[in-house]
Amino acid sequence: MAEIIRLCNLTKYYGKHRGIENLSLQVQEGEIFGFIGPNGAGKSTTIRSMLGLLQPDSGTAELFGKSIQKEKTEILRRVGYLPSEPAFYGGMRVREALQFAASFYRQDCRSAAEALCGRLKLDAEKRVRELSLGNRKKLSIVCAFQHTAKLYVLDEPTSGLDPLMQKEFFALLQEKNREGATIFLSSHVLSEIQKYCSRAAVIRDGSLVVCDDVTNICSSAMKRVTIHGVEEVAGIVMRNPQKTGDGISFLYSGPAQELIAALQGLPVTDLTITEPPLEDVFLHFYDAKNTASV
Ligand SMILES: Nc1ncnc2c1ncn2[C@@H]1O[C@H](COP(=O)(O)OP(=O)(O)OP(=O)(O)O)[C@@H](O)[C@H]1O
Repeated sequence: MAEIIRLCNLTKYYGKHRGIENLSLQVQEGEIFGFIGPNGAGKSTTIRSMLGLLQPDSGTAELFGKSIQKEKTEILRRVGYLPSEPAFYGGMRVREALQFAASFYRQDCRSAAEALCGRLKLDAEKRVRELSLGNRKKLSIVCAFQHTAKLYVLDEPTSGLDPLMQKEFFALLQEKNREGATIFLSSHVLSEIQKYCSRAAVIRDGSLVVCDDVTNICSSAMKRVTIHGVEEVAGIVMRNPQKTGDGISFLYSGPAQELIAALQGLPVTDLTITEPPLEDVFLHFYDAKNTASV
């Protein structure tokens, strides 16, 4: 299978501020690859460096086996890109903004754009400046998906979309993937990476923490468990336990069966298991990294 993305030791500083450091990863043809990290981790910096929209201080980025530094225009014609902060001319109508974006790809995208606007319920006659945040996001999605690309690079595509539109977006993404496109999907929501990606990389403080199959990454991901009615649970490993009014809340990454067994016979009145903030989900990876670098 062909390698679609190869990043080697990419490093980018903004003056003295760290963007990313020595970031390396590869993505194979046909993958839906997740790129996950908390705010400020370096996802957008990685993506912009990878697409040649930022000049890295060192390291290399290759797409389709070609150097982005040397063959940017040709490479970008084969990429659908959804930036985290898209900019449009406010005075244009949606239809005009889409045609303007499509002109770069030298493809007639009008019927695809119309179909996508229909699916996402985006009014093509509205002026861009009149669009709500969510509708602006839909415009970015149509911009990225309206032409036939080999690779779609999507930087936090679902932020600002309501759940119904998120569902429609992922249906589109899977269709593109089934047609043979490779997808690079950045997010700070673990559950969407878990549901749609085969492999993923976790980034934090500008460095890669782990890159592996999503099942491996998620099997050890922390969950926040909150139990009411008991203040202690014996026989399980708890991280950051905190007493609540009538119970206890803690981070847990062990097998569900062990937790269920430990709760047997206890006077539990309520139980919730939720996805904690990303910083907590991958706590064990960060700890391992810090320990290794000491
Ligand atoms: N133009 C800039 N000037 C200075 N620092 C910057 C600039 N752009 C990004 N940074 C810094 O680089 C780091 C990585 O930012 P980046 O936007 O790549 O992160 P991110 O993971 O995409 O975050 P988010 O999820 O919040 O969009 C952050 O510390 C950020 O403050």
